[in-house]
Order: sequence, then C-alpha cells, then structure tokens
Amino acid sequence: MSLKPQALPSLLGYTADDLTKLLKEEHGQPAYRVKQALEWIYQHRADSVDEMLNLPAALRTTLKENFRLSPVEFVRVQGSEDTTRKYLFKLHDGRYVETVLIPASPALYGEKSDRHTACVSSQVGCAYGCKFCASGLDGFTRNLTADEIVGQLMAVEKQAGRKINNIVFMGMGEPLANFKNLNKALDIITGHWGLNIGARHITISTSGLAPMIKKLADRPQQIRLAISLHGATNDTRDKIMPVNSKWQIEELFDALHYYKSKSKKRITFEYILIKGINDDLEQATILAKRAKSLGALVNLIPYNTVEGLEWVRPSEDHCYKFRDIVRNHGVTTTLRIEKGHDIDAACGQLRLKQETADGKIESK
Ligand SMILES: C[S@@+](CC[C@H](N)C(=O)[O-])C[C@H]1O[C@@H](n2cnc3c(N)ncnc32)[C@H](O)[C@@H]1O
Ligand code: SF4
Repeated sequence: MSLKPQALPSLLGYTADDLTKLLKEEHGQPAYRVKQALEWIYQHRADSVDEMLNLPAALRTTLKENFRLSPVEFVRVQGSEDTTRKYLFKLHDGRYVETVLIPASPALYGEKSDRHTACVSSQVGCAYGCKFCASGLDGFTRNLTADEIVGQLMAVEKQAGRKINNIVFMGMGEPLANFKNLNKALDIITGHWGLNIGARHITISTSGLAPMIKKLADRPQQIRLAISLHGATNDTRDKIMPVNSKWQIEELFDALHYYKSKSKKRITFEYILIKGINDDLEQATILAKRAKSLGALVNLIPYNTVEGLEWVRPSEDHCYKFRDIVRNHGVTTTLRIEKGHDIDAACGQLRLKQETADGKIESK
C-alpha cells in the first residue's frame, strides 16, 4: 500500500499520555479504551484499525479517518537470513531511511549477547559532515519524527519475522540533534505500555554534542552512550569531524564525566581506523588514557569504504597493533570487523543510491 503524499499522522508516535488526551479528553472515551488501543498499536502491532475489534465501531471509523498506523513503507532489503540485513523504507514525503538488522552477535557494545539488534536512523541526512561518513555526504534534509523512529523498528520486526531486543542509534543522522523526537521515541520504546524494551538495551551514538549529552544524562532511565570519537586529540579530530570545532575534546569529556556521574552504564568509544589519518600509534596511547579516565570501553572499527571518498582501512596487522596498545593500558577493547561491510559498506549509502535513482539528488 502506498503512503499518501499528505499522509495522516501515525498512531505509532502516540505515547500513553498522548493517547489518553486524544481518546479521553477529545473523544470522551473511558480510560480502559486507552489501554485497549495501546495494546493494539504496540503489543499486537495491528496493521489496520479494522483489527481493533474490541473498540466501538464509531471510534474505529474516527481513528481510520484521522490516522494511519505505520509511517514507513518497505522498499527493499539487502542481505540474507542470519546475516546483517539492511532495509530501505520510504517516508510520506518520498524520502528514504535505512534500518539495519544485526543478528545475534557476541560481545556487541561490550555485552555478551544473543540479541537481535536494530540499527536505526534518526534523521534524513546529517548536518555534521564527518568526512568518513555517507550519511552527511549530501547534507541534512530533515529530522525523523518519533513515529518514524518507532516505525522503523516495528517494520523491521515485521519484515524479518523476528523480535528486536537491542537498539543502537547508529544509522543515518545525529540523534542528539533531534532530541525532542528522540526523547519521545525513547518513551515509546521503553514504555511498559509501548514496545517495553529496557533502557539498558538501547545505545545512543553521538558525534559529541556536549550539551545534549548532559540532557540525555538527565533522563530518568539509563540509556547507554557511545561516542564517535575517531581521534584522540583535537588536531586529529579536527581533520575529520567538523563538530570538534564547536565542542572540543575537553568540553566533550566534561559532559562525559557528568554523564558518568549520573549513570552506572559504561560509555563506549567508537574509533574508526583510517589509514594515515587517525591510525598513528601515538593516538592509541592517548585514546587508552582518555578511555581509562572514564572507565570507557573502546570499539575499533576498520574504515568501511564510502563511494566518493578516497580513504582506505589500515592493514589488519596495523589494526591489531593499535588494538594491543589500547588493551595493554587495561582498557576493554574490541576490534570490530563490520558485518555490514560486504552488503553495502557504511550506513547512508543505500538511501543515497535510491534518492539518486529517483532523481532527488545529483549523483556524486
Ligand atoms: C552513522 S553514525 C550515526 C550516529 C551519530 N551521528 C554518530 O556519529 O555517532 C554511527 C557510526 O557509524 C560509523 N561509521 C560512519 N561512517 C563509517 C565508515 N565509513 N566506516 C565505518 N564506520 C562508519 C561510525 O562508527 C559512527 O560512529
Ligand atoms: S558520523 Fe554521525 S554525526 Fe558524523 S556525519 Fe555521520 S551520522 Fe552525522
């Protein structure tokens, strides 16, 4: 079914409070109707309001006329059963968003796990323009709404026929630059009336928006935090991450210490290894000291090729040398060989190709 250009609002963006306001205050329904509707939306994951048979017919008609359920339309998938799969979804305005499903993986983000992880997008494009990343190649288009964030998860579950029990905000976009919608999506994802996924199974990855890290720390639930560090000194970080000119490492670490004072969860540093750019072994020593100061974990990621960028990953040997230096300082360190590398390299590329094919953006 195609989404209409002027699409109706999606019920997947409704929190328990929003739905109470809608059903009780605007439509005079008793409180138990709110519970019933929430169950249909988030637990039974109804595809249509017609399925909500314990709601009165008149209310079903009103809901059908004014709302839709899923705000995303499945376009295609890359990858196969039991490998990393990348889903492309179309939004009501013709834009595209990517969501990746990563099957059970040992020691992902510092935890032993038999989890199915969804890597979700938070924006269409990204304004932060990190020089290794496909998401920012064509700049920023728009924020995803809360229902579009929640909708990705529910649509991937439907497509894959498998329950997601771990979520990382490592898809397209900078989640902390879309804080209001992210916050609402987190309420829906963690709510016992919503998707009911524990905060400890959710990781927000950020390029380092220091003030927003403090805001995230002030949320009552303890969401995990991953920092896209990619450089252990300001000089190195400045070369590849424009965000560093706004919030330098000192200010970023000040925010991270605040986060740590509020949360028992260990912070993870993501560090892409790019040959000749940030893989100097001196960086490994400084990275290790910085990680130690926070009790943080380190994930080393050999650079994934991005079309249009000339950079390459260092040799495996060099990656192991870099890892061993960090490890020898007593820091828990993983060298993550990206599972998605063979299906389409880094996040953002599938969507860029599709928008290019649709004639939305120029080919690079
Ligand atoms: C796409 S960003 C989205 C979340 C947030 N904006 C951030 O920067 O952390 C998530 C992560 O994708 C990874 N990434 C981006 N481009 C990559 C590339 N070319 N190779 C490997 N990993 C990449 C980086 O680890 C980055 O930290
Ligand atoms: S790494 Fe994150 S912040 Fe940087 S351009 Fe990509 S999505 Fe944006």
